[in-house]
Amino acid sequence: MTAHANELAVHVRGLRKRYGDVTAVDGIDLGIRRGEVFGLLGPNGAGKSTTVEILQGNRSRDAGDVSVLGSDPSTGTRAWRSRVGIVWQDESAPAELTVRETVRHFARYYARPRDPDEVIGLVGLEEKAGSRIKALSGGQRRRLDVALGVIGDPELLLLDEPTTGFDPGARRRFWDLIRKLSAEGTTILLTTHYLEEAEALAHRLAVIAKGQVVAEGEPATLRDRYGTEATVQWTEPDGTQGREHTGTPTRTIAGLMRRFDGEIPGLRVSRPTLEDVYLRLTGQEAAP
Ligand SMILES: Nc1ncnc2c1ncn2[C@@H]1O[C@H](COP(=O)(O)OP(=O)(O)OP(=O)(O)O)[C@@H](O)[C@H]1O
Repeated sequence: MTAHANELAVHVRGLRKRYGDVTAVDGIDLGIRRGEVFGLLGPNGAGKSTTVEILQGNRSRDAGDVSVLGSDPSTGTRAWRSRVGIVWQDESAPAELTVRETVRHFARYYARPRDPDEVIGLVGLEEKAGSRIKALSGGQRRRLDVALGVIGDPELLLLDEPTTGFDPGARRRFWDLIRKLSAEGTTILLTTHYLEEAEALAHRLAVIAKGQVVAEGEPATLRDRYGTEATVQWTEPDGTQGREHTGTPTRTIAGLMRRFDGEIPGLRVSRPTLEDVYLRLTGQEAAP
């Protein structure tokens, strides 16, 4: 690793991980800048969780260089761990404790924790502060998990599919939380299946498929770079649908105007959305 690597909150080069015959991560490079929200976007089984677990120091790797806040996670010290906020997906908190008791309990693990009641408010669980964990809904449970991830006031927050199981309102509130934490200077890596979530939150994102990064950049740049082709559609005189994917739609339309001698029936010109680009990049392209 070069000195430059330490300027990045996360720096990954050539990361590989196999589980028996399955190659989960197949040579991933990532650079996450301090202070940014970085989205790792990909379909089921793309290798997102494996990557995040390696960054957390919870999974070994087969090859590659990994630096998280300047340390190799596989040899991360307790002091390093306290700077990295991890949101666990398992049900590790004791079910009989209340939300407030749990957050206070986890705060004791850190030298300089955030105020537990402030964190409960931050994740929107004020009304449930006195409720036992076993009485929480799935979405409320996930918000508690996020509270436990941020109670230590981490420099870097690693979130693996944080909003899975949230209703739309809870998802919006969670987005506000991420923006708030980001505005306070926390670097955030989040994995998601939801393109709209990555687009709404991430300053930059990497799309991964089959263990490889297939695109990386700002959401708008990705759309422009990979979504240059337009689709021109029209109705033929016999009523059938004409369609052409083209990088030069104006020329296509000019040709149609000549053919129809004026007005083109049923003319539609559409540019790919970021979703179209994402589906194409991850090999899940919808049928036209
Ligand atoms: N502990 C494990 N043992 C064996 N294979 C595993 C294990 N964990 C993951 N895999 C396999 O590795 C590949 C990548 O899985 P991973 O969980 O990292 O993907 P993901 O992008 O997080 O998927 P999802 O969105 O479904 O959570 C998959 O093919 C998965 O079946």
